[in-house]
Amino acid sequence: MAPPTGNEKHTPGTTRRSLLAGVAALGALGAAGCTRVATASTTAGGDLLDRMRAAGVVRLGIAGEIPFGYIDKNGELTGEAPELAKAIFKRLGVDRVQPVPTEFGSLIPGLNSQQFDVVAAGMYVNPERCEQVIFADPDYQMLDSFIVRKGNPKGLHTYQDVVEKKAKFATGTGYAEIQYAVDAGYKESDILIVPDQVAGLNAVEAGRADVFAGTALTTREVVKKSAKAEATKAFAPLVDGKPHVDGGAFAFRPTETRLRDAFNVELRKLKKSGELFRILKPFGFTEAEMTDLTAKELCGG
Ligand SMILES: CC1=N[C@H](C(=O)O)[C@@H](O)CN1
Repeated sequence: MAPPTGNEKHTPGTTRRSLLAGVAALGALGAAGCTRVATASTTAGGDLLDRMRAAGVVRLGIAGEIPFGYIDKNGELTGEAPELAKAIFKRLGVDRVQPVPTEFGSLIPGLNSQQFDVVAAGMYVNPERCEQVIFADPDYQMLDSFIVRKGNPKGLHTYQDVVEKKAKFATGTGYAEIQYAVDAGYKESDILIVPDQVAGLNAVEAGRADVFAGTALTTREVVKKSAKAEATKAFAPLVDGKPHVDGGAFAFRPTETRLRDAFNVELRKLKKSGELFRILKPFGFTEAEMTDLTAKELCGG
């Protein structure tokens, strides 16, 4: 199995530190993945969708993030993106989905080095990422929120608060939230980068960080495990000085336009029939988080 090439573009907002850690983690996971049976990517030649149909399986890059994509208590793959993948790929003639877990910061390098076929992690579409992958249209829209200690002793509600109150800021490897903090004036090298939301919760509980930033849904879910921490009210980060609503979507290698377009056709049908919301609702999504945003507009035109 091909390791990351090392020449993947550095995503602004993805620290070199976190990218390297992510690639190392991916290498370890990839080694385990090499024992798997032949998949679409290991079967030579042809179009990826045809190869996945022949192999009967699509490999999903996931980041162990509840509720976006994770392995549950019974060892089963689930979450917003995997359940949506099951529905869409079945309609495309690919019956099985296979998880490839990695850190969030390794999803794009892993996709582009053939470790999996698509990113199924609810990844936000933004211009930096659109230079490295192609996205389906978003299947949901989302605001951010913070994990803080109970009672929010430092009064942190926005990225501007974090900067003004000189709070210790943490977020996940490769997260879009890195850039939101930097845009608000937080020094990138001062950010505590952790592997995921559980490590973020631990850092806040232990006082290594005052705040961990993530999606409003992620933070709300993970604090359920905590007596010491809470999630703040969801808010829109500022992008170019204006409140910004994010949209999360599946990502594909830049060459896979046929697969992405076929995926979009089925996604649109699920949106229209209301089936998309039925799939996402059990994971805590609200009707207000359904969206008409397009990848094109979030990529910047
Ligand atoms: C689902 C998700 N979205 C954000 C991102 O895309 O960077 C991060 O918060 C990590 N998790």
